[in-house]
Amino acid sequence: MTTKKISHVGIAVKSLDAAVPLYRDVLGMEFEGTEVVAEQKVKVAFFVSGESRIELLEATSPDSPVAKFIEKNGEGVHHLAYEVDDLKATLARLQTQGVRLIDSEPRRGAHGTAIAFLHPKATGGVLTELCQPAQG
Ligand SMILES: C[C@@H](C(=O)O)C(=O)SCCNC(=O)CCNC(=O)[C@H](O)C(C)(C)COP(=O)(O)OP(=O)(O)OC[C@H]1O[C@@H](n2cnc3c(N)ncnc32)[C@H](O)[C@@H]1OP(=O)(O)O
Ligand SMILES: [Co+2]
Repeated sequence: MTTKKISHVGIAVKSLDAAVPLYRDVLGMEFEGTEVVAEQKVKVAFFVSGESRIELLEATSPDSPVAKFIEKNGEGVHHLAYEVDDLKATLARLQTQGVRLIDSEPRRGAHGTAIAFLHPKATGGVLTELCQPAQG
C-alpha cells in the first residue's frame, strides 16, 4: 500500500477572500497562506487540520478546472488528495492496473509537491489526487 494519509481535501470556492474567514476565524484553523499554481489555473489557500490540510481553490481563468466545476455544481468539495512516497512508481502501477489517469506523469502542485489526478470515472465519482511532498 503506497498511500500514507489524506494530504488534503480540495474545496472549490468563488472567492478566497470571501471564504478564508470561515476557515480561519469561525472554524479556527491555522491559515498557512495562499499560492498561485499557474499550471492548474488556480489560486489556493491552505489550512492545517491535524496531519492533513484543507485546500481552498479559486479559479484564475474561466477555463480553469475549478471554474468549470463551479459553473456545473456550485461551490463545494472538489477533490481528495492522498500522500504517496513515490508518485512515479505509483502511477506506473496504476497504469498496469488499467486505472484511467488524468495525468500519467507528475505535475507541479502547491508548495513544490508533485501531483497527479485520477479520473473521477475510475474512482467512484471522487476526483482523486496523488501528492508527493517536496524533498527536504
Ligand atoms: C494546486 C493543486 C494541489 O493540490 O497542489 C490542485 O489541487 S489543482 C486542482 C485543480 N486541477 C484539477 O482539477 C485538474 C484535474 N481535473 C481535470 O482534469 C478536470 O477537471 C476533469 C476531472 C477531467 C473534468 O474535466 P472535464 O472538462 O472533462 O469536465 P466535465 O464537466 O465534462 O466532467 C467530466 C465528468 O467528470 C465529472 N467531474 C468533473 N469534475 C469533477 C470533480 N471535481 N469531482 C467529481 N466528478 C467530476 C463530471 O461531472 C462529468 O461527469 P458526467 O459525465 O457524469 O457528467
Ligand atoms: Co489539491
